[in-house]
Amino acid sequence: MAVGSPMSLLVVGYQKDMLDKMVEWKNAGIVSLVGVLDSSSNQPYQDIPIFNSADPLDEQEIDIILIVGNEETFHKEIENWRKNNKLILSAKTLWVLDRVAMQKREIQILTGKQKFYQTILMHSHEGVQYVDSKGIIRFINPSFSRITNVSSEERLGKHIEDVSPNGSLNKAYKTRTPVFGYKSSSVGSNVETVANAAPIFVDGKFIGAVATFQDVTEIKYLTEKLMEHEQEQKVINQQSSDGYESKFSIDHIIGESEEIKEPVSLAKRASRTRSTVLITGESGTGKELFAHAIHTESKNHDKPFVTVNCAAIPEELLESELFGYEKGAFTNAIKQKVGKFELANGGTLFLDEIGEMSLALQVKLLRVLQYREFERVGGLKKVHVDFRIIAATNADLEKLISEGKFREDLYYRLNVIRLEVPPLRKRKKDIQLLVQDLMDKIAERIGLNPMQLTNKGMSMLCEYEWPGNIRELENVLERLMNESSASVISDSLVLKHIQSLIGVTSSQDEVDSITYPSDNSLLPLKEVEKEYIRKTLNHYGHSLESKKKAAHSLGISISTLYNKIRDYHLE
Ligand SMILES: Nc1ncnc2c1ncn2[C@@H]1O[C@H](COP(=O)(O)OP(=O)(O)OP(=O)(O)O)[C@@H](O)[C@H]1O
Repeated sequence: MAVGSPMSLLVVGYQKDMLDKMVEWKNAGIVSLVGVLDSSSNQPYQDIPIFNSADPLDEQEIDIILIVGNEETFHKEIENWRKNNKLILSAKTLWVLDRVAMQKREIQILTGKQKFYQTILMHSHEGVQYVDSKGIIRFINPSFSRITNVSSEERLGKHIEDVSPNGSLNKAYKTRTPVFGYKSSSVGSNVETVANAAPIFVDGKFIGAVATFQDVTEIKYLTEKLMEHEQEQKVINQQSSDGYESKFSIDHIIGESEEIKEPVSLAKRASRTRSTVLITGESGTGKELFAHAIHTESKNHDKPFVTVNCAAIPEELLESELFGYEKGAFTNAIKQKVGKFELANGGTLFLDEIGEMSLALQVKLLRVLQYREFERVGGLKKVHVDFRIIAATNADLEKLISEGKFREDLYYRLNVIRLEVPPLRKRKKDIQLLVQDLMDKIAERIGLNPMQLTNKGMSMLCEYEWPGNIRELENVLERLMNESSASVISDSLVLKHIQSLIGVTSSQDEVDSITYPSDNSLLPLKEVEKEYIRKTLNHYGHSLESKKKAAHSLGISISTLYNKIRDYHLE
């Protein structure tokens, strides 16, 4: 009898109910029926052959003889079969066969289930690997080979310790505890996988361990792409919502003197390229105006123009302001912040007061300028950027280098196109044009009718040296326009303001609505300045907005005010 094939059965005697049962077993694959041996019957039962004598039967082909009829008729044959150790059953001992049939049925059911589950495992998209209680690999599915590039021949029969000592399966096998979300990369195929593994116990007995895993390379790639897109979108949203755009063009730069024509034509040439520009010049001469104009004239004018005032932002915040930070980078980083470098991508980054940047940050800036990439604070991923740098300073960078306060290598990186904005005293010729232009703008801004100066008033303004340059001129004009009751500003009012600027204070000076110390004339100039700034700050307040107003009122830039606050320890 071949293993797994049904036992062949010969029925001795014709008994219909018994034959019904045999047919049932036959159909269930439990027995195969050789036939019925019965001398009196020759009626075939369904398709079962009927034999009247045992002559045509081959004994070798019979496993079991079931006697349900008269034993005497075939006495001789039965004796012979008994001698040859054939299994002879009667109706009374048929339960043996019944039991066999039952077990066979159970085996069939289990085999069916096994096939069912095996088919699922074979078709699973996840890789599956199983080791027995001795750690020998007994099963891998096709997905395992697909993902890892390791064939079943290479794996089956090997000990897990020998082929994958650090994998999740060996961990679960050795520790007899489950392993979840175990990340690794397959050596054979270079793919990233995430696995879960578990020991298997049956009735409390350890019988092996199984691991299932997925190829997450694509998921990882798609997740990264998605995050990149989200980040880009975030940057775009911020760029457009925060109004990072240049506000002035070359036409806003007033002046016809040779001294101003030269930087203007250099600015026009610079706007045709993406080269770095270093703008130098005294405070209030128009460096920021030039930076805006260069961007506006460039072909990237519709891209962001992002200003960073290196003096106005506290040192400890400047890094995160420039580089941005990842969520959780430090205690207050409750969400990710996009830095100015990223915001300026594609456009211009204007670094005002670059001379105020700390040496530590200069090193980092230099690296960004060299490699055009950086990492956010608390982040590992490289962010690529492409922007043009325009830097401005009223400090003497060469002097700062000699004092060890500014890096020479950064200086050479920035000093590609050098644009020097001349102070007002070197282009007095432009003052008249500027005064007219500024008065028109101020009138519009503060809601007054256009105003004028007399020739004498104008020449008084032209003669003054304007240490605070155009911003100072602008502030004085605004005060004059506010104080004048006529549309033509009186010469005496102009004189009074000029006198107050050069220190010959008249008793009714408008700015002195803030009281000086009674003996201010005896104080050194710096002390007076410190006291004056302190009172102005007290008057306006200490918020950023208040400081802007205070700087405006003092006729200095916000960064100069910050410098003075720091130098005089006013905060
Ligand atoms: N040539 C010019 N024509 C018209 N307005 C000008 C000109 N130059 C400067 N201004 C005006 O003067 C004021 C100061 O200019 P700006 O802020 O650009 O100077 P700055 O050199 O950057 O100053 P700081 O060094 O203090 O930052 C601004 O209101 C600006 O519009």
